Amino acid sequence: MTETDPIVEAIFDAVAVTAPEIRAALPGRRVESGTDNPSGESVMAGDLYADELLADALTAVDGVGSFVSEEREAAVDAGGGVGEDAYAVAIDPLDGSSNLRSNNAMGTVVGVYDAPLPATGRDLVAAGYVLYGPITTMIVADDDGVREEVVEGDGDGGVSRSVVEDDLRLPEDPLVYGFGGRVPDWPDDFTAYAREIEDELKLRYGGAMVGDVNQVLTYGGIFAYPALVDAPDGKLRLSFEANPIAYIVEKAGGAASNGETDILDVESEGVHDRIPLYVGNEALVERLEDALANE
Ligand SMILES: O=P(O)(O)OC[C@H]1O[C@](O)(COP(=O)(O)O)[C@@H](O)[C@@H]1O
Ligand SMILES: [Mg+2]
Ligand SMILES: [Mg+2]
Repeated sequence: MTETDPIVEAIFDAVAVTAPEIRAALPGRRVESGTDNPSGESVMAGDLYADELLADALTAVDGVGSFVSEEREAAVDAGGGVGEDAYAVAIDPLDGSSNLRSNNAMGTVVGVYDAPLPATGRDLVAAGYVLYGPITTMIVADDDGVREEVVEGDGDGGVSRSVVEDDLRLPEDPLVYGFGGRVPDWPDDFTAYAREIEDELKLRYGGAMVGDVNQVLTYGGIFAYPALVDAPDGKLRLSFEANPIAYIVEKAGGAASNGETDILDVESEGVHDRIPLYVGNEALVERLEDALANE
């Protein structure tokens, strides 16, 4: 499929329209909702609000057959036909929502799959994310490449979208890195790699994958949420986080790995599966794979 795929365009239209609404709703939703999600994590009121808004907007799109969310145990049937004439949309409604309390960046991650979930990243036909930073931007990746838009509400329920970069590529000379998890919980081989990278690049870690990956897309470098000693699958979810981010970064000329293999090739057993994610400039990801293989 290409960027002219009308279903993909309609999906990102719907995501763009929800973005100012989600942003406007956040000030009153910086508290815990009192529920846990299928990954066993505490859900913020903002997570639930974004999930509901996106579910309504996306299940209304013709050609979306299924809506799957980090916040929901099961897929929402939106008319079926996934893999025939409809897509499955997988959403992380608010990525980095623990940043709500501290008022730091967060976003919405979108994966458009041509197969019912669980699927592999090879079934993605497009992916993107909204980043709620000082301004709201949306990254959209498909077969044609990666673009960045600025999204602004028009005050009337609509949005204006301006493409600010129509062929986003990872800079060749990397500048930044961001690695998640507590350092004492890192395996020794990853720690040794991190010690090398610390000498070469500047630390940029904000605790929201979309914000930290956007640093890498903008300045070049590497983001990781690694395997941890007591959590060999790391923290991030394959369907909602790792696959869409891997797709975007690879379309921008970078690489994405689970430490051994391309993320997009990893078979998923359940939609809420976790996976270690290492993503950024190809040479840095290859070095990481070598470092992990040497232990
Ligand atoms: O707080 P930690 O352990 O550094 O984890 C940060 C990671 O967790 C996440 O917040 C998980 O995403 P959710 O907020 O969607 O659960 C990532 O965005 C981020 O990379
Ligand atoms: Mg997330
Ligand atoms: Mg989330």
